[in-house]
Amino acid sequence: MTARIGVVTFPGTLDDRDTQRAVRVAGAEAVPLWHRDKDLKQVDAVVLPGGFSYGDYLRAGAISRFSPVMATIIGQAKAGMPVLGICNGFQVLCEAHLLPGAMLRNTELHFVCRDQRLRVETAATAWTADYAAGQEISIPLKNIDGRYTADEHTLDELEAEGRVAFRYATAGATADGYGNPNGSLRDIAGITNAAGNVVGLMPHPEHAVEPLVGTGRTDGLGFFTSVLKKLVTA
Ligand SMILES: NC(=O)CC[C@H](N)C(=O)O
Repeated sequence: MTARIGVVTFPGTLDDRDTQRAVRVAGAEAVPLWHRDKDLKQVDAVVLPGGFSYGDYLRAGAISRFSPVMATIIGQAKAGMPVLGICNGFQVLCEAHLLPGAMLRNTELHFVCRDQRLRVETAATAWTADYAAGQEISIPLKNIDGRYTADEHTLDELEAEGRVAFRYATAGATADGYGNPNGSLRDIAGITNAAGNVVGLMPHPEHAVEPLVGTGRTDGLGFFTSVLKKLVTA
């Protein structure tokens, strides 16, 4: 049976169409979910896409976190359903306390839009199983509130438990796409919860899944194929 992956649209979401497309390219059915839906339409996993949900008023993700759809998603995520938050979706996951930490304004105080190199630090999540730990990928990044922050204790815990899922690749910092684009602590680009089913990151895998689009790289497709394998073997 084809896996059903829910893609949430809040007022102000931008990347729901591209996310639905990425889900289909990977071979699953994309199920649109509206922010007012309490019922998740029997999806097997959920993606919270990027954008400016509810206009990013108060703080990015702060209002969306209280939407009817999130009440159900929070419960399901705690029960083990795979959930991926991309950019604004990552901000929502932090606001919802499904992931620790918070996003501050970028250190340069402006919107950054570029192809970004990052390292996949762990393959032990529902969304990264098709990558190798240490693998470097390049996918688009576009945000203004992307500076990942948490207290030292939380950061140490994330590191010790192998829950830093992605780090900005800084090794070739003079070359295009390398370097920490927003001042995130410890170069963190994304993290996972302890169970590995909830993952959030600032860069956008859904914009890099087809060779004919953008830079022609398909480095983001692995997120969507990873979760399908997980669902089939679950
Ligand atoms: N691309 C996005 O999802 C942007 C996220 C958020 N609104 C920011 O600018 O930080």
